[in-house]
Amino acid sequence: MSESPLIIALDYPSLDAALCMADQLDPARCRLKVGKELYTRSGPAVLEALHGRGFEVFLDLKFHDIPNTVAGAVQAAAEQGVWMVNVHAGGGRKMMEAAAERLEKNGLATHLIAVTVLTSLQESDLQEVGLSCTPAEQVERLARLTQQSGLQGVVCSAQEAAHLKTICGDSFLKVTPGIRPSFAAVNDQQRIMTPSKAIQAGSTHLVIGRPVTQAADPMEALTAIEAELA
Ligand SMILES: O=c1ccn([C@@H]2O[C@H](COP(=O)(O)O)[C@@H](O)[C@H]2O)c(=O)[nH]1
Repeated sequence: MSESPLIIALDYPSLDAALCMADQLDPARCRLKVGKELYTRSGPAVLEALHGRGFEVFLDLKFHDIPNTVAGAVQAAAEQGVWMVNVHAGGGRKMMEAAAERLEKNGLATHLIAVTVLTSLQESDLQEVGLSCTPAEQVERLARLTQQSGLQGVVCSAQEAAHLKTICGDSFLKVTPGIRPSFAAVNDQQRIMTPSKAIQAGSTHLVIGRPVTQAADPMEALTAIEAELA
């Protein structure tokens, strides 16, 4: 089990490419995240391969459907032994409660968290989908709903972590993508923060993809991030 807050996102188009990166990493230094592209390409085989190498895995499929469907999907993920799985908080209270209850009923210890507002979105994007509020306001609303629904935490940006720490507590997980070390490109992220500032703000886990996986020397990038956090 890793004590590190780092979760490296394996956003690759093939199992071979993902394992090539995983084989350079150390399960004592990070956890790994498997998302939609890699899981759609490789299926459960990627989880078996990463678990076999000793990694804890966050299966980031962001389930969003009717309660019965999401509960079944979350159970299926947990039965594959993943450390963490997620749903979209926008699926609502009944959906989140059904998912949490399914894990509880089956004695599955996988962490269940909910995505609040994607880190690639800013206020104008929310306006376009009919939400007349800031990302911070929507994150607060969905984090409160997530906690009331019995989940262990949220995906949010590090920019919201300090406020969520105040209203939801220290033990409520704040898993934050959109992490950008000073040396990295912003890419398609909007609500970003550096690794050290994110931890200071109250992020419990930092999700980092391209700043490591697309770096000229991924291990050098990872070591620089660890040094920033030390
Ligand atoms: O709000 C969210 C939710 C999930 N993600 C995922 O995190 C990683 C970030 O990768 P980078 O290369 O560091 O940008 C990626 O897998 C996303 O699907 C997110 O970015 N924001």
